[in-house]
Amino acid sequence: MSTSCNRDHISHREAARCAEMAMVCLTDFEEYAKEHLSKSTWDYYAAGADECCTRDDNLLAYKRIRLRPRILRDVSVSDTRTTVQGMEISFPVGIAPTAFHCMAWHEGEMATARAAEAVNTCYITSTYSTCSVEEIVAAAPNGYRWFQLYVYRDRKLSESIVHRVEALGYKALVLTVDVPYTGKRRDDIRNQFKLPPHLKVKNFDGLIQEAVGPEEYGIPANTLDPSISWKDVYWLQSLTRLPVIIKGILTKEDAELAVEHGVQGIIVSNHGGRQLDGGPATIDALSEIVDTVQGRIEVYLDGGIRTGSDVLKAVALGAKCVFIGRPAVWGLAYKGEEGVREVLQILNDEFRLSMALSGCRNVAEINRNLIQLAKL
Ligand SMILES: Cc1cc2nc3c(=O)[nH]c(=O)nc-3n(C[C@H](O)[C@H](O)[C@H](O)COP(=O)(O)O)c2cc1C
Ligand SMILES: CCCCCCC(=O)C(=O)O
Repeated sequence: MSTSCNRDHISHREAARCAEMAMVCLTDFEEYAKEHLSKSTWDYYAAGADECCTRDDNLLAYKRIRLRPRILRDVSVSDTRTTVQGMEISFPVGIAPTAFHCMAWHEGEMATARAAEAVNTCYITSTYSTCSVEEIVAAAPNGYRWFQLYVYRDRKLSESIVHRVEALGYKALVLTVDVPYTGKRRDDIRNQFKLPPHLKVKNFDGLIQEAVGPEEYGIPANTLDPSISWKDVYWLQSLTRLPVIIKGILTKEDAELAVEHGVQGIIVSNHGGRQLDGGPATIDALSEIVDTVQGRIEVYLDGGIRTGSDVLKAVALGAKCVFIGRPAVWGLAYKGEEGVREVLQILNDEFRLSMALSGCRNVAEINRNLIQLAKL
């Protein structure tokens, strides 16, 4: 039996077992991925920073929130559709940018993009994808996509990728602002985690000099620019007509600055708890940001979404849409495109059911009244 994720090496018996397994909830995919990926790959995807308090709290915080369901509202017909940046998607869940999908499935980000296209939702491609943006667009030509940007010290590289994705039809740029340096992920250090040598950060293949100096994760270290600041939001806006969305905001002060800098959206995110340990769970940070923004731009959230009722709670607290990171990777590890589709389908089914059980027929009916205020 294969212990790696590469389906080219999977045995017939294992393939049959895989086909028989009924996946019921997202943690079933997590268990499958943990069992089948190599230890260092699993550890990389699962990692949180330091003691993983923030990573774990992202999930636990949902369990502390209670709903106030309404009854007798004729929920015989329900509609989960919503819009993000003016584009309709099938339900308020998209795929967050995560790096290195080819470690989980040989077709990597191409499979992820096809799944998002099939389900009609938004897929945010990572700067660190292991398929190029050209390959991703060719694989899922009708998909709705945003591109996540890490700013390189070599600004020409960042400029060129911005122009490439704009020409390819990406619809927004997501500027990640919480990685001036990589968080301390203990297992990655213990495992000396490296991107396997047959894989590349494909968007920059041949453009970044092969590492002659220090490496991080098997790619040249110190390529990202830790000096980025608010003025770089203007720099980015000057390069593109695309909407700019900032990913990694956790406070009302920074939310206000984001609005003042003319961005079109905020993703409340702590990078899945992989950067600063000790920061808040994203669902706990959401309300102060929504209250500050007052509808001037869209507010999204990622981190710890594992069930349809998590989605319902986040939307009730003001998120226009949420994004899943690790669960999409588990789906990939399970069955590539089909696995990611199943993950999204299960979340959609659970969300629809939670909506109905709390008396909501459509997304517009979900609001803060659904949330029980914490007892003092
Ligand atoms: C394995 C992994 C790789 C990630 N890579 C990126 C990345 O390349 N760019 C980025 O902005 N965020 C990245 N993130 C953070 C995710 O976009 C997202 O914030 C986080 O995964 C959400 O939490 P969840 O995994 O609990 O859903 C990564 C997260 C994980 C788990
Ligand atoms: C050398 C920096 C690698 C960062 C890889 C992608 C990422 O954001 C992550 O959380 O992992």
